[in-house]
Amino acid sequence: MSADRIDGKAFAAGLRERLAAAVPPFQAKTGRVPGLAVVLVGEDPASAVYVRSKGKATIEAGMASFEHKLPADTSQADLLAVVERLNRDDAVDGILVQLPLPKQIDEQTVIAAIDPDKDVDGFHVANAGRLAVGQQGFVPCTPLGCLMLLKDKLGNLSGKEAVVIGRSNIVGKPMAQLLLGENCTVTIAHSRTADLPAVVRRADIVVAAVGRPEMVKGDWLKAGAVVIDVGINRVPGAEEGKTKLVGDVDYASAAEVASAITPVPGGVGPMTIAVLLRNTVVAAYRRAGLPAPEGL
Ligand SMILES: NC(=O)C1=CN([C@@H]2O[C@H](COP(=O)(O)OP(=O)(O)OC[C@H]3O[C@@H](n4cnc5c(N)ncnc54)[C@H](OP(=O)(O)O)[C@@H]3O)[C@@H](O)[C@H]2O)C=CC1
Ligand SMILES: Nc1nc(=O)c2c([nH]1)NC[C@@H]1CN(c3ccc(C(=O)N[C@@H](CCC(=O)O)C(=O)O)cc3)C=[N+]21
Repeated sequence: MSADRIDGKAFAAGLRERLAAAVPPFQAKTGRVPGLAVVLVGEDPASAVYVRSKGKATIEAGMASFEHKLPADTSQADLLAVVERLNRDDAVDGILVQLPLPKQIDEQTVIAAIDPDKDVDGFHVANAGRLAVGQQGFVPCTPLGCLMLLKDKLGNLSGKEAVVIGRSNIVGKPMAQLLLGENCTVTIAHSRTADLPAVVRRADIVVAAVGRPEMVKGDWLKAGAVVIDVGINRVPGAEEGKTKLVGDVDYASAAEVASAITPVPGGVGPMTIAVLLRNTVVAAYRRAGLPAPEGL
C-alpha cells in the first residue's frame, strides 16, 4: 500500500487565497488593512528565513507587515518596551516574537507581555487557558494547521484514537486539546513513555512533534493510520556539505502502512505560516468589533 500524500503546501495556498479575499471587505469597513508585527532578536539564520517568509506571505495577502529586528544583545527591558509599543499601536492586529530568544531574555515574561487579543501565536497563558476550557481565543498556528489537514482528510474525527508524540506548550499540548475538542480519544506520549511503538500502534491518527529525525517507523503504525509529521530537522544531505529537511517520521516506511501522511517539507510547515495570517485576519476583525468571515 502506498499512502496518500497530504499536500499541506496546496492547502495553505488555498487558505491564503481565502484570507486575501477577506482583506478588501475589512479595509472597506475600517479604512485600514490587517497588520502583523514580527519581532526577531538576534541573527539565527533559520529564524531569519522564517521571518522573511512570514513577511512575504503577509504582503502577498494584501496585509501590512511590520518587521522589528533587534540585535542579539538586546536587553529584556528593551524587548518588553517594543512589545508594549506594538500592544498600543492600532495598526498592529497580531504580534509574533520569534522563538527561541537569546539567553538573557526570559521567554515566558515576553509572551506574558503580549496583549492576548493580539497574540496570534496563541502562546499567552490566557489563550492556553481559553483553549483548555473551550472559550474563543487564539490557537497556536502549527497544531491548528494540523487539525485543518486532518479534518480535510477525514471529515469527522469523533471517536478516533489519536496519539500525539510530544508535549511542548507550542505543539503537543495544544494539539491534544484540539483533538479532544473534536471528540477523539487522545493519548500524549513523550520521552518517558515506556513502549512508544506499542502506544503509537493504537492510533488512527498520529501527530509526531518530537524533533528526532525519522524516529517514527512504518512498523509502529496501525494499517491505514493518518500521520501528521510536524518535525523539521535539518540533517546532512546526499551531497557533501549540503543539508536537507526531514520530519520526525520515516516517510518511506510509514507510507507503506499509513493511509495518508504529510511530507516534510511541504506538509505542516506551510500551514503554520498560513494559519498565522489567518489568526491575524481574525484578530483584526475581532478588534474592530466585526464578525470574522466564515470558512477561515
Ligand atoms: N512545522 C512547523 O511549523 C513547526 C515544526 N516544529 C518542529 O516540531 C518538532 C517539535 O517541536 P517542539 O514541540 O517545539 O519541540 P520540544 O523540543 O519543545 O518538544 C519535544 C517533545 O518531544 C518529546 N520527545 C523527545 N524525544 C523523545 C523520544 N525519544 N520519544 C518520545 N518523545 C520524545 C519531548 O518529551 P519530554 O517532554 O519528555 O522532554 C517533548 O515533549 C521539532 O522538530 C520542531 O522543529 C515546531 C514548531 C513549528
Ligand atoms: N513565535 C514563534 N512562532 C512560530 O510559529 C515559530 C517560532 N516562533 N519559531 C520557530 C518555529 C518553526 N516554525 C516554522 C514555520 C514554517 C516552516 C516552514 O514553512 N517550513 C517549510 C520548509 C522551509 C525550509 O525549507 O526551510 C516546509 O516544511 O515546507 C517551518 C517551521 C515556526 N515557528
